[in-house]
Amino acid sequence: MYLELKNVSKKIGKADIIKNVNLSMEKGHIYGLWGKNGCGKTMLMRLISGLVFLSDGEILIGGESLGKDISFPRSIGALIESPGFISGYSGFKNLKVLASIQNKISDEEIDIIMKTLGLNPQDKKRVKKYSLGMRQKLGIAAALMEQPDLILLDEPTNALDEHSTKILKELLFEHKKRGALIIISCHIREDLEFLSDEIFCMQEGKMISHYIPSELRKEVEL
Ligand SMILES: Nc1ncnc2c1ncn2[C@@H]1O[C@H](COP(=O)(O)OP(=O)(O)OP(=O)(O)O)[C@@H](O)[C@H]1O
Repeated sequence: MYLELKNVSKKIGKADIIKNVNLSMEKGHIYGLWGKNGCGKTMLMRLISGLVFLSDGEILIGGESLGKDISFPRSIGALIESPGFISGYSGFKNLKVLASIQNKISDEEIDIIMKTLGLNPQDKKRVKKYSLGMRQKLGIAAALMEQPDLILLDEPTNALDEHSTKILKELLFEHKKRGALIIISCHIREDLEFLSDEIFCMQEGKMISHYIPSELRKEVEL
């Protein structure tokens, strides 16, 4: 298994935000996180991304312990809550700044992901003037553009129109096919079930159940 969570807990002050979560996830799969507002989906993604420290337990990524062997996952793309961009730069320039950190991808590759998501790389409009949907698309582009092994997307469709949601679904299937491990949360159950190989259900910081949507579909058909 590429990603393993062992008895993971997160406390903030006296509040138990994540309670003893155990998970195993492998590459080439899409996993859905499901649960009510405030159940801990975002916090779980922040813990996996290395942005927040665990209070207890262990997260293993490719056999390496987060916070011990590595500070951050070695190959990750994440859209968690609202993405931080340089508001005075264009969308393309923002992605170029991010890409320059690892220097792995070309301008052409940035162009392609922007165009795929319906953004114009030549558009000089500053990000501060972007609509919510445009900003979300740029956040998705930033998360996917370097073809990371681990992709975390927290409600990536909440500002997208129907057509853009369809494009994102196609993109995610492509990334799954090349072997990425994708974790996604979404409040539209139909979309989450369409995308996910397995869905994990959370309640009040606990992982309460998991199921395989395709098996559910088979049951309905029988
Ligand atoms: N920095 C913080 N300090 C204290 N409590 C926090 C902090 N961040 C999150 N929480 C609490 O942790 C719980 C889980 O929050 P989280 O954002 O992970 O929920 P969620 O499942 O992503 O919800 P939503 O569906 O609304 O996005 C909530 O009760 C929230 O108030």
